[in-house]
Amino acid sequence: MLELQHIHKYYNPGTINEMCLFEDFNITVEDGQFVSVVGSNGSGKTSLLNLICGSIGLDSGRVLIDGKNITNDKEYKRNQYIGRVFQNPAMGTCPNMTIAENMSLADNKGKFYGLRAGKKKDRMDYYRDSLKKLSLGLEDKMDVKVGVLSGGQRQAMALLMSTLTPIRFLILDEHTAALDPKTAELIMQLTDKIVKEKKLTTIMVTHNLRYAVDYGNRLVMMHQGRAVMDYAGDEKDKIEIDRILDKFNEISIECGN
Ligand SMILES: Nc1ncnc2c1ncn2[C@@H]1O[C@H](COP(=O)(O)OP(=O)(O)OP(=O)(O)O)[C@@H](O)[C@H]1O
Repeated sequence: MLELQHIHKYYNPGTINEMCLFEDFNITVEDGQFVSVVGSNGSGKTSLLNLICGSIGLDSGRVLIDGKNITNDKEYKRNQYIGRVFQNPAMGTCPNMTIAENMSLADNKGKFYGLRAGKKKDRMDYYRDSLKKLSLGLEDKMDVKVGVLSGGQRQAMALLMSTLTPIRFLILDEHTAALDPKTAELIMQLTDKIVKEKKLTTIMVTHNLRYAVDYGNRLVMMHQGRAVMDYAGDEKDKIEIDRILDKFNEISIECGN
């Protein structure tokens, strides 16, 4: 279980640009939940993910996992059990390295790195099998540099790489936003498959309201650092996209969008 308790987060404190984003923000994410987070621009969605991953600090409050306080744990330490996929496919993969080398890099996350060859022969079959599950033919391109792959292929790899080691939490930061609609759908289906197979607790920020409705078992709408809508389980299943759209229009008007 992941808990954010009484979070206060200021940007540029003590300056003319001081801005309080979160003021006593609380959220609890149960094991196995797939939370879709939508919301207006600047509502704090990415900041929320950054706080969970330890990419930014907080001013007060606590981040807990299974009751253990991880507030002061550094990002690299949290990366042991958190995988993250970004909007830009280039963020999750290394373009000048081959597919096999990228997989090896992901496989060695958190382990000691020496100057020996990056690829482990005994893991190659495992990488090939894992890539095969993407159904993109990447298993036959193990020696191809990742930089020549399409955005969708790279994002599929980023997804696979972020979940290669036994993580518990998957953080998706608008991970389909840079893709064409067909490829985005494919990546969403892959995401759903991986999340279910590996039983990952998932938090997905998306601007696509349909994905937020179709995928996951909880929907949170953010506005000005607050959750203004939060439906889980059966309640979420019953929700209609028109109701979300109405609420979304309401908060967008408030923001002047
Ligand atoms: N490093 C930073 N320094 C100063 N202000 C920041 C920083 N990061 C975010 N902000 C501000 O905090 C607010 C929330 O930003 P955040 O990126 O979390 O929102 P978001 O909901 O992800 O927005 P979007 O949908 O546009 O990506 C915005 O007003 C933004 O300008």
